[in-house]
Amino acid sequence: MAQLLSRSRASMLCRGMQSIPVFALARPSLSLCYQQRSQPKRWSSHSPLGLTTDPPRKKVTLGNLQSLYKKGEPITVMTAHDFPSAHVADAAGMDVVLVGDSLAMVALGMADTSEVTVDDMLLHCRSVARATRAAFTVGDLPMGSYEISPEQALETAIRFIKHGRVQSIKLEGGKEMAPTIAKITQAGIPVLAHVGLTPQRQNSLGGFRVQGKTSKSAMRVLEDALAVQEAGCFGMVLEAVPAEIASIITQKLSVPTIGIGAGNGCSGQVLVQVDMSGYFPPGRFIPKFVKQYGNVWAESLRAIESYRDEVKSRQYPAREHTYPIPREELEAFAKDVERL
Ligand SMILES: Nc1nc(=O)c2c([nH]1)NC[C@@H]1CN(c3ccc(C(=O)N[C@@H](CCC(=O)O)C(=O)O)cc3)CN21
Ligand SMILES: CC(C)C(=O)C(=O)O
Ligand SMILES: [Mg+2]
Repeated sequence: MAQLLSRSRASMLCRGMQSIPVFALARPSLSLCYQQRSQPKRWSSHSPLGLTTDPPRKKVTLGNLQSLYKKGEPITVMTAHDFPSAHVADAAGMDVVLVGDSLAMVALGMADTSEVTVDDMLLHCRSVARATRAAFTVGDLPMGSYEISPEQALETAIRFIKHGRVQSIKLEGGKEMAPTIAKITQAGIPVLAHVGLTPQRQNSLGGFRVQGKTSKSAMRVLEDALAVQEAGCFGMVLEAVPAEIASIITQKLSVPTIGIGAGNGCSGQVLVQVDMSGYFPPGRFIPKFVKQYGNVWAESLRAIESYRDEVKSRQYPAREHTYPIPREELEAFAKDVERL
């Protein structure tokens, strides 16, 4: 990887950065992006943050996800709520990027997910869609936008496709949502179902509670899973159920289960990006199922503190961060100022 990076950097210099194979790198790093900041022509015009335009990467399709499932290869899913978080998830090779309504809590600071609106979701979906070159995109229908009738749900789903620019939608619920899932899939919109712990129903579940902890409750989750499969969903999130139950349910199905807090026997996994990357202050509660793979908060804190210190001590901006003016122009200007 290091070798690949340095070879690529060398070729960047040789060719005056005309055709940098950014996405030829397994994991193009952010630092690489920042190094190219002085070459604005490298980036497509539609984004100030710089989404590279070449070489094009193949978009993941439903068919690709199905063949991963058939091969028994785990499907990787990551949430994203804006352009940079989608960009990095896509660059890291996620199969699916989900614009989860968890963004209510992690990006908008709401106490739970019930407050977020369709319009809020659509703004975030569009920003994610712009950055997601390869991963298959899913938009999470927020509470209140699909429960009233299959017609209401289809209308909302169409808005997600048309205005959110995502490729599919997700909605929470089991048996009772089967007619709704059928209605949406029949309109040509792929549906990812979501059973087990359904956070939008936390008030009737008594909070964010593990589901399927008794034989009776586990049977309800299985029945929900079979019903949403029958209704035509292309897969389902299986949230917060005991690992053994999730394994058995997965084996009973012919569509993939995407587990979160459901153990290693699922067909894929999903985590909330800010949780797994550690982009939250120390001491914040995280669910038991989260593995923290990074410490983005600490890195961001360190960077901002360094900036603060360097501004206060006038170390920043240094010479290299300023624009030059020809000496004679400067002298002429100084004279003009004196005359003033
Ligand atoms: N940042 C974030 N990460 C998530 O995974 C997430 C959200 N937000 N918001 C929407 C839902 C809510 N989620 C949650 C939140 C809390 C627990 C939780 O407290 N679980 C307890 C188990 C309680 C029990 O034993 O029943 C735990 O200890 O992990 C679980 C899922 C998952 N989703
Ligand atoms: C955690 C995933 C499955 C989700 O629904 C969300 O992020 O909203
Ligand atoms: Mg959600």
